[in-house]
Amino acid sequence: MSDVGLPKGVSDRSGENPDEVARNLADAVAGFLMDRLKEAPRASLVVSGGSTPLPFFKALSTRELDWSRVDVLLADERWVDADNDASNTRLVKDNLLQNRAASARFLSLKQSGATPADGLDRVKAELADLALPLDVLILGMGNDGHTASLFPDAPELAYAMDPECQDIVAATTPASQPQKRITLTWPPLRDARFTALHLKGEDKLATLERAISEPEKILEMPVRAFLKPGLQVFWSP
Ligand SMILES: O=C1O[C@H](COP(=O)(O)O)[C@@H](O)[C@H](O)[C@H]1O
Repeated sequence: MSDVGLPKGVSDRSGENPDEVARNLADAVAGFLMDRLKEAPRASLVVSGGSTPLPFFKALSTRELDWSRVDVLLADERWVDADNDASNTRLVKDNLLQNRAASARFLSLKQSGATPADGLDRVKAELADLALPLDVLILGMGNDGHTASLFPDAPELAYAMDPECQDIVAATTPASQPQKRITLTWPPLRDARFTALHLKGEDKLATLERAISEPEKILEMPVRAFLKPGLQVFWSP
């Protein structure tokens, strides 16, 4: 990872062992949440779906914390029912909201409605009492440079990435994806107090290098927007 040349202010928390990197991320997240809970009645934890977070979820679920005061939500979701294999909600419920973390409150980005656009108002209502700025945000990344469900080929991307966007969530319909998506928009993601990018695999490292090489073309690789001071990158092979 040291060869990648991360932008100034981005820290490298990478390691050779994926489970150890996931445990280190769990420790960092649990520590941050614990500190927040000393100052605030509740803390928020925003996680991503996909395959990468599994060992992180399992590790974090065992950390000692007043989980009953933690609001857990996803950065993005596929518009599928919670029993669908592609559901990020299912992944979180089965792997993170277990053990000590079972008492956390889960706020679901998947509500009723045939499409995410149909269900948008219900999702906003679900998130209505979520305190902003968000406390902890864990992002993943696809090899097309998407993060959350901010896909380069989503017609709604410019709207969802608008720094002045007034909505906390947006429906996205990337042509490359089999399911319609719902995602947090750039302003709440941008303002999170602690942000980590969790990556696994040499392909992800090559994608990250590509993202770093042309930082200004954000709509071509939305992950570029997050490569800013304060970000912590947890990469492993
Ligand atoms: O579709 C998605 O993909 C990314 C990356 O997933 P991974 O399987 O390569 O870990 C993920 O961050 C995002 O939340 C998810 O919806």
